[in-house]
Amino acid sequence: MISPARHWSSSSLVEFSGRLHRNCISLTSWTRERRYWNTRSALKPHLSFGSTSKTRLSPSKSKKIRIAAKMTEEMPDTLKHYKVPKIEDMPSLGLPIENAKRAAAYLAVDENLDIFHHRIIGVGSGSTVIYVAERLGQYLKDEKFRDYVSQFICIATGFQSKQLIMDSGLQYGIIEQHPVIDIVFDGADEVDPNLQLIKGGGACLFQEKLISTSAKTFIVVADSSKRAPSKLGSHWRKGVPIEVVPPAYVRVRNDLLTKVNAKTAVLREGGKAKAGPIVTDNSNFIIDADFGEIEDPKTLYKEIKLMVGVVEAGIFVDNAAKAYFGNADGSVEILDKQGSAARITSV
Ligand SMILES: O=C(CO)[C@H](O)[C@H](O)COP(=O)(O)O
Repeated sequence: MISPARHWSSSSLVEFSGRLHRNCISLTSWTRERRYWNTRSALKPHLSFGSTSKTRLSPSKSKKIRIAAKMTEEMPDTLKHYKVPKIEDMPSLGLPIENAKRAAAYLAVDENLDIFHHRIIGVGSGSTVIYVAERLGQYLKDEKFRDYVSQFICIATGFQSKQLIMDSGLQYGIIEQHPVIDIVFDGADEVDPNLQLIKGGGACLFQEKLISTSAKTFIVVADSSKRAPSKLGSHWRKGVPIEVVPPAYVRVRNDLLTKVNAKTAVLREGGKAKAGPIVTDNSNFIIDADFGEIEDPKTLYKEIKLMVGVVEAGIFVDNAAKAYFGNADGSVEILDKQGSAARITSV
């Protein structure tokens, strides 16, 4: 983080600008871009880019002009004329499912992110959210939005989304410092017509719940296979993910089978990737409990939550505002609390 205005002397600004210049030369163009706009936005309160009007500091006017000119010169070529690409102009990704995920994610960001007013953004986990981070990264590179997007603080739902945030050049922050989030974008394993969700296929459900319920608006992005025609549990057959404290897993598994009639309750194993159970970002285990079609998600959720050893259950009730479902042909269907409406975009 750059120090606030009063801590910057004119000489440190010049020195910092020089350091930026030296660093930029030795970096790859991608990193150079990221470093460039991060620094530029940090310096913005102190300098006026492209003009020499008001600054908060008092170096001599000619020095201000030199610094501003130097910063402008240093903008990497790849950034100078960059514009956020239109969804319909994007080349196909080759795989229909990826086109579907990208179409949903891009449209969800374009329609719901208020670039000029949102500041704290939640980025969820999974393969669809990759395109959310990609889209945010595109806004960041566009001169028209850069100064706003570079001020976003992005909150992650786990290790993967933290990497996505950083790889897209966005600022990473923690929920402890930003307990109220303006908007969250996250995937889902299943979405019913009432916008109730099953989540946690990627084992990130505790932080996903924490972040989505801390958001003023929670937007789901998914491919259309995630849409349940009626009840939760009809499409997603792997069961409801439940995060448990490790020593309690046998007790919780038994309780799921005997108290809430789970058909199966299986400790999630790492398979070839890890001998033994998967360990979550919070050092817990996951039990996948199959209930078949779930009649009353709210009641089931409450019952599971009351079990000793349960940290969180992957049933998300009355939390999402809208869900964007991408289709392989690039069309996107939007489900909101008023019902669903189809929108057509071509990819
Ligand atoms: O809940 C999740 C991770 O815990 C994911 O959001 C969910 O599994 C959807 O992932 P994908 O976008 O890959 O289908």
